[in-house]
Amino acid sequence: MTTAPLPEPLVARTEAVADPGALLATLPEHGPLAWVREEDGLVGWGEAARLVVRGAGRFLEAEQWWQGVTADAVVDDAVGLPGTGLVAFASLAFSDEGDSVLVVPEVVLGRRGGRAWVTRVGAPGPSVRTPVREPVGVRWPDEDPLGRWRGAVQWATNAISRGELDKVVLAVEVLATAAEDLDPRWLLQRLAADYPSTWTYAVEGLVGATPELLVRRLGEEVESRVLAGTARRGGADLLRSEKDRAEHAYAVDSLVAGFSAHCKEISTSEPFVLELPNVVHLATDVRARVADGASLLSLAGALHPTAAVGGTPTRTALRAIRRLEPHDRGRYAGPVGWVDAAGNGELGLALRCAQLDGPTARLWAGCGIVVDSDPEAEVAEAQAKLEPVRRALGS
Ligand SMILES: C=C(O[C@@H]1C=C(C(=O)O)C=C[C@H]1O)C(=O)O
Repeated sequence: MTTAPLPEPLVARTEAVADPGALLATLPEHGPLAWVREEDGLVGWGEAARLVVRGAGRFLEAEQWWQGVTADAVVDDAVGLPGTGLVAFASLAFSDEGDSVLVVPEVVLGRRGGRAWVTRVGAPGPSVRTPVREPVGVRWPDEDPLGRWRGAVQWATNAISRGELDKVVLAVEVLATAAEDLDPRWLLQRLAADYPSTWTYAVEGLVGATPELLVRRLGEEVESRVLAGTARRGGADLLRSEKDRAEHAYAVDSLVAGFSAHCKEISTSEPFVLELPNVVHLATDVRARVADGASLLSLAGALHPTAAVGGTPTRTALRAIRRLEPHDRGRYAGPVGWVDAAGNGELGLALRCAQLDGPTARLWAGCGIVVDSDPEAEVAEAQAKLEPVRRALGS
């Protein structure tokens, strides 16, 4: 575990502000932090504290670190809403191998239901706003990475036919390289404009727009939006597709099982169709009440990885992913979002994203493979899921 030194307790002050306009437009180029949907949400910059952690205990260590930071902090919160006072942006690794990160920004700007606020930690200096830069000279791989991935899908359907597992979500990685460093704000603003119903996020260079909410906790109330089962268009067909209904049910079951350890009054909606500009998904909204005081990070630790991004049974699916995907996923398909001192917050699944590093962008798309999956159809689905970031990068 690595942490920036915390020689003294953090001192945070939240005050109400006039409507700041578009939150994403306030961000600096370097180290932007964001969780925004339809103008509401949080953005942040600067760094008052950070945690980097890896391994199977990452959720617990993140929770313990955050409890320590917030218990020691001196907070003057004149607004008192979820997301005011001390806040950390979080992005957790998909697997035990990748780095997970929590960042406490120096400045957080937030808006919820018509009220806006700013939180400052310490005495942050002014930060410079340079114009947002468009990507230049983005090059894509000559060899299509989806060709090789098609073989992995076939291998998975064979293993499922042999009864080794029920479902596995396989992801393909695509590396793009630009002629200059990429500006994360360009991607954020394009994604928010093109996919307004998603949560647009940025934490430590991982930038995306996800339609899937792993868990939101506001007081005792928890909510989740599970997605699994995808088509290019034609929501009615999706609702009638036995293959997609089965694929979806694995994901809902795994989420409900995770909630059961900490929650009561768990209720699930009927599956419905969520329409996005690039794809339609089968979706189920799940609501529950926390029964044991579990915080957002503890709930996420109990839920992750659901069968929307892992598979069923979980361990067998994770083994298949390790074997069939050439690289670790990093923070792709892990929980991403924000948490406050009361353990409230929102964590989505980091999908439809790219990990930016100077001039390079690593993109991913994953598809749930079940017994009757057709590799050609899965390749088309992966292409559709890559489209938001590809387009934002000018492809
Ligand atoms: C894994 C991804 O998406 C997930 C997989 C889905 C599916 O297989 O139908 C649908 C939504 C997400 O839960 C991704 O976008 O990379």
